[in-house]
Amino acid sequence: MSSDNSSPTLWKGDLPKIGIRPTIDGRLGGVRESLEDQTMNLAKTVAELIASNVRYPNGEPVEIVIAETCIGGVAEAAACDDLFRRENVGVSLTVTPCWCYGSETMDMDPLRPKAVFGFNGTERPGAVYLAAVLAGHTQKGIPAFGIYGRDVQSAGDSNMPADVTAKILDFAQCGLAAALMKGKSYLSMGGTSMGIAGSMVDFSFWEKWLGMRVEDIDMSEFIGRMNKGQYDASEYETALAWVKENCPEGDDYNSDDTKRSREQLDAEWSDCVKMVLIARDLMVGNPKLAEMGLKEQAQGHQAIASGFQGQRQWTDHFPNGDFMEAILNTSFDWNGKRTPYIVATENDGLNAATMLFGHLLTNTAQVFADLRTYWSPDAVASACDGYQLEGHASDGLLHLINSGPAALDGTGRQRDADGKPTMKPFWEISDEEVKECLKATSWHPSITEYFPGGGMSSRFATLGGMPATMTRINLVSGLGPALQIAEGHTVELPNNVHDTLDMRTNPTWPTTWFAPTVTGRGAFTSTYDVMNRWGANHCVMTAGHVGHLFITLASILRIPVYMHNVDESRVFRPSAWNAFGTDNLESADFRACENFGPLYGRA
Ligand SMILES: C[C@H](O)[C@@H](O)[C@@H](O)C(=O)CO
Ligand SMILES: [Mn+2]
Repeated sequence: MSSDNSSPTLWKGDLPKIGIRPTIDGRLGGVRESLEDQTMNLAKTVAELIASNVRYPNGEPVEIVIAETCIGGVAEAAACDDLFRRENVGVSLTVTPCWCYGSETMDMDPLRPKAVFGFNGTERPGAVYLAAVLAGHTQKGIPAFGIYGRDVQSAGDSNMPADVTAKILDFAQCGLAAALMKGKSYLSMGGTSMGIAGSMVDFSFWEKWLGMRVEDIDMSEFIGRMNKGQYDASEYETALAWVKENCPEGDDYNSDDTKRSREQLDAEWSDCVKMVLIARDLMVGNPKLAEMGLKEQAQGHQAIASGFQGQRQWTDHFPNGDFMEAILNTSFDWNGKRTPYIVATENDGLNAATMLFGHLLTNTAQVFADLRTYWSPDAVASACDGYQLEGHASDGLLHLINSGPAALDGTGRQRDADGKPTMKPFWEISDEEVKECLKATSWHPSITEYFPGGGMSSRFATLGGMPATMTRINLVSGLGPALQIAEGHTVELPNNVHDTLDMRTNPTWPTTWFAPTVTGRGAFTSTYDVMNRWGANHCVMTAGHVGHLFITLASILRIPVYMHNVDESRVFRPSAWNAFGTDNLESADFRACENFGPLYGRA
């Protein structure tokens, strides 16, 4: 497998780094000198911890920059700021074991996500500085996360307690996600699909909350490039051969009247493959196009996420985007294992943004789905000869299914360290697991009545027992974006039960049976309540119980979170959020986000 193809060009070159700021008591003549080594060593320990755990989407360890000196006052704070700007530092973590002068040492850049780690000792009061500087951050409207250990450590103890380690790594991952999206694009391919609100792309959301830009193109660009052969013809041959070998075609579920000819289906396969190349080139560019004299097209649109309208102006006449979306979202293709591209179907930019969050927080592929049906235990029993849902599914199931953009990783054929189904970063996926994901997926002629232009749609059933998190960003008039999160598990049904339920929908599409974790309270009173309160027709499924990471990232961007089932002990937000109420955190979050406003300026 060629490593050169392993990640989009956007994830090469100068990626944002994480900066460490060791702050120190500035009093020379004894105090500062006695703390220099300990403070700089603490910075090095934290840097090592982050570098060995946090990776860029291309699999490389995140780069860390430590300030050249400890920061005892404003001159050294300014020198550190200069260094951070030169080095493209996008996330800042201040560390100290001692008292320092609060506002004189603090990081004043309002856009860099920031945290302060105050070592919990008592010989020197790191936690007192932490409290002082966090008060400054709150008072000045530059929110920062506060980190200090539960248990007091002795002055020379260089061990990092587990609670501190977890908070530092969660903050680093979430801060990096925000820094990585800043300045990149969402590529809107087409317009609004079938009146779906999520695909009425809202520029202000992308610009003000995510720091991104929207690039807009018409789908006629696809047909133009196909007709003129504006794609890498040799890659196209390789891709088509790989598809013939690895993407088995399954039953045609169309009626005899609506079945398309073999010749027609073969032509659709060719177009489907060309669409993958073209969409990818549109997103991130391709130096091969420059060699063909297409220098402008070679540049791409700097897109780390995109959406394809498809229905209906495209799909009425041309093959649908299912194959294109599925393969681009997957962690591998004919070029081998690689970073997934994030592509939403129906140009649902809000789901694309949610997928982008999931991807940048975990480095894994994402499943995009319609939230199609709530199946109550009684409804399943009556549809399936009395079959009783059990285990995680005992309160009922949500049927996640949609054309297109569920990554093949969503088959659940990758395994975590305990052997449970999961979706992994591409560099952890084995060749065997790639084969298993492909084997578990069949491709079917799309339903002609829905897609007169044809196309090939993927079908699989996700293996059960995968801890997973379902999410969605919605736009609310007068409020802005708001995020919802439901952690739960995938469920595997006996074959006959699955078939009965699946055949009642659209059997040419991939299915995940998802059981949210119910808590008996609020929106999580029951599985029915989760479905009933979901804000849109679409959702994203990310592997793992990672709702806490979504919450932390959302707070960095000032996106409030409603209806989540993440335990309070895992909720980590900037210290300033406490000032908006500590009894009802969900409601306090709304006030804090409203007060500070979107990270990149008022809408
Ligand atoms: C084929 C249909 O138009 C589906 O694409 C439609 O139900 C949706 O996916 C709506 O989100
Ligand atoms: Mn849909």
